[in-house]
Formats: sequence, C-alpha cells, structure tokens
Amino acid sequence: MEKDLLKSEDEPWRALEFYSGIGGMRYSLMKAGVNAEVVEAFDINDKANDVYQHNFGHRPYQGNIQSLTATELDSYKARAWLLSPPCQPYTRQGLQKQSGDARAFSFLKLLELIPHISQPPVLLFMENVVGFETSDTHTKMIEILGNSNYVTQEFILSPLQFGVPYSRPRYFCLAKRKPFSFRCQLFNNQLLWSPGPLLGQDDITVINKPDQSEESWDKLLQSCDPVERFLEFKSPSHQIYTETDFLETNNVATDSLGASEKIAEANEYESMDQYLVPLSLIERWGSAMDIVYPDSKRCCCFTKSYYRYVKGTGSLLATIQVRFNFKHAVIYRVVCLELVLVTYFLLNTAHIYLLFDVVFLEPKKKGKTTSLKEQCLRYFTPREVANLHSFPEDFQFPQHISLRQRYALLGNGLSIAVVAPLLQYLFAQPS
Ligand SMILES: C[S@@+](CC[C@H](N)C(=O)[O-])C[C@H]1O[C@@H](n2cnc3c(N)ncnc32)[C@H](O)[C@@H]1O
Repeated sequence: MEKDLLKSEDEPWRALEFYSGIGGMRYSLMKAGVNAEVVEAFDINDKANDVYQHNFGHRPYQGNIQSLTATELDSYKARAWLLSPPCQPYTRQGLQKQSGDARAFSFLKLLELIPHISQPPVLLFMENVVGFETSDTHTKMIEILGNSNYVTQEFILSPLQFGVPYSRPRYFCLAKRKPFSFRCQLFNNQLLWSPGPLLGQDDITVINKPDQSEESWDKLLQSCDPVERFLEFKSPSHQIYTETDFLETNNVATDSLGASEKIAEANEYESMDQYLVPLSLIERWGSAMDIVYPDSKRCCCFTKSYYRYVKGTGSLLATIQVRFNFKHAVIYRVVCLELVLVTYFLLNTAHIYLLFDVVFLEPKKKGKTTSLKEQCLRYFTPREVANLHSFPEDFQFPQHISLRQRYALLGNGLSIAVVAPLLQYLFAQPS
C-alpha cells in the first residue's frame, strides 16, 4: 500500500466537511460511530456557521470554497472529504443549468484540484438531489475520480427505507482511492436504489430500480414509524406560556429584571399560534397542500422555502382528524334519510324540503377547503423537521436565528438516518 495512504489503526481519519451548513454531515459521522474527526468545516453562510458553532463549539472556515488552493487543502492532511454542495443547479424545479450554474463552480473547482493535491483524499462522500446523476457535473465527477484512481459506488436512498416516515430521496456518491476497496466490490461503478449493501445483503438484484408497485410501496410505508413519534406538540391545543408558568419553570424571582423579555422569547418558539396555517392560505392553496395526520406513515420533503410558501415546500399537519371517507359518507346518508322519513310521517310539512337539502346537499357543499379548515392545520415546527431529519435531541438553534432562517437551514440539510449507515459502509475496511 502507498506510504501516504497508511495510518495506524487507532489514529482517527482526518476529515474535511465542505458545505457544512448546520452540521448534518458531522452528526452523521458521529452517529456512524467511525473513528474520524472533522479537522475543518467550510461554509459561506454566517447564519449556518452560527448554528454550527453553537452545537460543535467550532466556527467553520467562512469563505468561498471556490477560492481554496491545492496547497491549502494539502495543509489539512485530511484523508476523507465529505461534501454536500448546492443542489439548485440540478433540481427539477430549477433552470437545470448544471455545470453552467455559478453555484456548481466551487464543487467543480474542488474536483479539478484533486489531481494537483500531493495527498488526495482516500475516501470521498458526496450528497445531492436526485437529478444530479444525469447531469454533466456528474459525468465530470466520475471522469476525474476514475482518472485519479478512485472506485465509486452510488446510491439513491430515502429516509422511508430506514423506518422514518419522510420522503426525501437523495443521490450519494461514495468513492475510495485504490488500493482501498469497498466491502462488496460487486457494486463498483453501479447506481443502487436499495440500502441492501449497507445491511450486508450483497445480492445483485439491489442494482435494479426499485419495485414501484402499490404493494411494495405499502410494505415500505408500513415498516415506518408514525409521524406522531416525531412531533414535539402532540395535542392540537395551543401552548402559550403564562408569566407564572415561565417564572415557575425557570425558577426566576418574580421581581427579576428582564423576565418579561424572556417570556416573550419563550413564547416566540414555544407557542403554537405561529405554526397555525392561516385560513386565507387554506382558502387559496388548500387543494395543493400535502396534508398528513399523526398516524400517517409518510410526509413530504421540507424545502428551504417551507413556512414562506405552502405549495410544494413540505407537508402540513392536521391536528384534528376529520377524515370524511366513503364509509362515513354512506353511514351519514343512511342516518339522515331515516331522520327525513321519520320527520315526514310525524310532521308532514313543507320543512321536509329543507331537511332534504341538508341531507343530500350538505356533504357535496363540504368541499376539501371546508374540511381542511376544521382540521386545524399547522406547520411542522423546526424541532419536528429536525426530528424527521434524525438530528440528535441536543441539537439546538441559537436564539437569534429567526423562525424562517431555521426552516431555510433545515431545508438545506440532510437525513442522518440515511447518511450515517452510508458513512459506516464507506469507512469500513474489507477484512
Ligand atoms: C446543500 S447545503 C448543505 C447543508 C449541510 N449538509 C447541512 O447539514 O446543513 C449547501 C451549503 O453550502 C454552502 N455553500 C454554497 N456555496 C458555497 C461556496 N461556494 N462556498 C462555501 N459554502 C457554500 C451554503 O451556504 C449551504 O450551507
């Protein structure tokens, strides 16, 4: 084995975390339990860096990754690179300018530096949106990695495949520099849609695209926990701190200065009011909303525009379950019809026509919007989105990060439930 690839067994892998955001990759590395340390993280966004610093006690290098040089990268002596570059150049909703999009330049620059680094990384892990795998950036990445002696295995996986009721399929590229190799080499240079290899299933059938039949979809969803397990507020009632509650729970002397500011602060994030979906939005966008219930086994991907827009940015939670299904509709009409007939025989008056209207027209008038209004729709809270991204309980936002910023940072993030086993698989050495 080349001298520069060697490291003693108990020496941790030195890793660089590019596009570190709020630290999803670092949490995944911790969760994976591999012997690795992040020696530097890089992000241009100061708010993301505030959150990172708050949780890890280290402020990432704040600057444009595009301006890093081969000499600077060499100086970290890092053997593993973890990257989650911007997704916008490849998203279906975007312009799909791919390598022509300025937001792709820094990643392309890093790739181009690899052949010029005296000790290029031994392990490389990259995350992006589905769509990246057909882009010209992907072609370029595979070409550079191939020419630089790497072997790759690629995956498209979603938290749903790991028991989390959250649909967020993402593309992942795992690369190892030869003579390092993957535990199962059958999957070299393949795109896999199954977590099978991560679970030790080395069956060649995992290479096939997933079975999209309703039956296999149902089976997958049934293996997920209900959404309820990820909620911080389980009851529909609003939870607003009173001054006494706050003072009691925080052991604050009643005469202490600044208590009311603290209450206001607590209210800002503890109150449910701010999470309720306004009726005007329900009236306008109700039919386009993705509504889930506490017992649902799936919710939609939260994007960085969640809470700013309701359409296509993530699911909303119905806190009061009023599901008017076919069975209920039949029972409703039978009961009402009996009522009409009884009334007719008892009263035999013109009011009967009015009752007929109620029985037969009311359910039709009850459009989706009406029933949505009754369901007390609310946004998932940032903590709940973090839970669905499998962030640890001790992850926190510093107080000065606004609600919108919290959603935006989380929307850029990744699923630890998916990334941790992938990292475990990448860092494992075949015996
Ligand atoms: C898809 S997000 C990655 C989020 C991260 N994995 C997490 O867990 O939060 C991309 C991140 O890259 C940062 N970024 C984008 N372009 C950059 C550049 N040229 N230099 C440094 N950081 C950049 C953004 O600020 C953003 O935080």
